[in-house]
Amino acid sequence: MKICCIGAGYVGGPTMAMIGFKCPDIEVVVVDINEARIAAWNSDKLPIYEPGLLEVVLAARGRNLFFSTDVNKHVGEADIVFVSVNTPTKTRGVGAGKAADLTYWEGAARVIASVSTSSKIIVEKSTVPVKTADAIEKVLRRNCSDPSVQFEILSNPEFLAEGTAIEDLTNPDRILIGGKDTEAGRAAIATLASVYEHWIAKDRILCTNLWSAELSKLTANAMLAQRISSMNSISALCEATGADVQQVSRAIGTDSRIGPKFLNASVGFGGSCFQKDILNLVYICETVGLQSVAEYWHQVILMNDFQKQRFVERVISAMFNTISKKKIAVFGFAFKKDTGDTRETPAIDVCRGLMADGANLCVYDPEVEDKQIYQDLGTEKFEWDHPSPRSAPIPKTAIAISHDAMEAARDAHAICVLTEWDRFKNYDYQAIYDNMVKPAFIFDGRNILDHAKLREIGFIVYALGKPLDPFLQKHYD
Ligand SMILES: NC(=O)c1ccc[n+]([C@@H]2O[C@H](COP(=O)([O-])OP(=O)(O)OC[C@H]3O[C@@H](n4cnc5c(N)ncnc54)[C@H](O)[C@@H]3O)[C@@H](O)[C@H]2O)c1
Ligand SMILES: O=c1ccn([C@@H]2O[C@H](COP(=O)(O)OP(=O)(O)O[C@H]3O[C@H](CO)[C@@H](O)[C@H](O)[C@H]3O)[C@@H](O)[C@H]2O)c(=O)[nH]1
Repeated sequence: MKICCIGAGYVGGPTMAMIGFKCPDIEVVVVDINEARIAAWNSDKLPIYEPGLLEVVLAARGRNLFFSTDVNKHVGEADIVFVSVNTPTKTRGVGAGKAADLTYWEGAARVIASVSTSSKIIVEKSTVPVKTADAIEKVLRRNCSDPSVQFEILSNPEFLAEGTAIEDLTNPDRILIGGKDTEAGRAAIATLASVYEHWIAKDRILCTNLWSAELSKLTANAMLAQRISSMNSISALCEATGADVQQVSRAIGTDSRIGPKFLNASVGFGGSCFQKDILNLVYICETVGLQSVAEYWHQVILMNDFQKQRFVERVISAMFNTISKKKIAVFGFAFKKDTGDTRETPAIDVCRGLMADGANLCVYDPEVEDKQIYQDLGTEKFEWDHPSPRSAPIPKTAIAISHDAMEAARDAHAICVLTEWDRFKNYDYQAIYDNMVKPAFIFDGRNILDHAKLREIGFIVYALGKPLDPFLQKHYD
């Protein structure tokens, strides 16, 4: 059997590496139009930072796992074609700011149709709107010149999270496969299931119809993000009342009906998926006339925006309502720990918010490349429904980046912790404090630091969703 995956990104790369690793009897080729990306997959410096990924790639690469830019050849030869291309939010035209942009998906489908001389199973790995399989089937059928070639489309959404991709792929909660309830559909589902059965128990492989599988992916992300927005909304209430959001999370998370995961209040959720997929869901609801349902899910995003803005306002008001020309060290720029990915990271909005008020930022992140930070802050941000000063590009000369946390904090008035990197917990905060301007502030947007110890050292500490320091209360109440 030969598998080809179109798209060597955060999903296509690790997912196919795992299939190649676990299924030595299957040839797996990951193709991409991005030559630099493919070259990196063929080197020892992979294009994405993901714990454990290099080991898996090295075990299978050159054996039965290959990375190539020869899209036509490998798609043409494959029995199963996974499509794992990007499906970002549309930035113009009908549905701009909400609908999924399926340009790359349709492009991939046209390539598949044009090079196929044998029947294939086409697997939707990308996250797509419900009913995409229908549209893709039409594109495939109308563009393939050989009428004997059959395409069976399956939906097989991916649930891995960045930073834990290898763990998630090795031991997933479930594999979801949606297909048609026809003889050919059932046979295609069985073929794809047989790939996963190389390492995953049969009872973890769920089979549904196509539309349930497509919708389950959007729903899962909406539910996960909704839990975070719910806790973030409660974090604001905690600060107003003296409750502690971590105590509340623990108290409610021990209820087995709620469960403990995804209840960490934060400066806001980020990542390439949550916002995009909820907007996609909102758009689908609107197009089928379910305005109330659309508004319900839209609120999850509005609450996330509120949380980022609330954090910026806390920093400004705590620092005597002016951060103009004050140096602020930003610890962490990635959207979560253990990844170098910055897509939709809350750090972008927080940094832009602080810079709009005149702060001099010095950003430190252990994995994010400098050019990525310049790009994220230096290009106009597409604000889908709330144009603000935050969307204006920031010149490169106004952005300082350090590769050393101690240096980033030297002579700073404040530190903002925006990513929960483990290493931030172990710094010598006494030494950091000694080099800062006083009063020295720490705004912990992830609640990872030892706040009592920091207060002992002399820091003014803002911990998200926790009782406010008396020093801070003076300035807020
Ligand atoms: N990032 C995640 O953690 C995650 C998890 C689950 C699902 N998803 C979904 O998976 C999909 C891919 O996400 P990603 O993060 O891997 O995206 P990505 O941008 O990292 O990778 C997509 C790749 O597809 C390539 N591509 C686009 N069109 C192509 C074409 N016609 N031929 C060949 N290559 C082409 C691009 O060059 C790019 O390298 C999205 O729909 C996303 O919503 C992402
Ligand atoms: O309690 C929590 C948990 C997460 N986050 C934040 O939420 C964002 C997303 O985190 P996470 O879900 O762990 O990472 P992603 O890689 O975005 O993974 C999500 O999005 C993927 C793409 O669709 C899905 O496959 C995964 O199942 C889904 O968890 C990050 O900014 C986290 O810091 C919180 O603020 N509080």
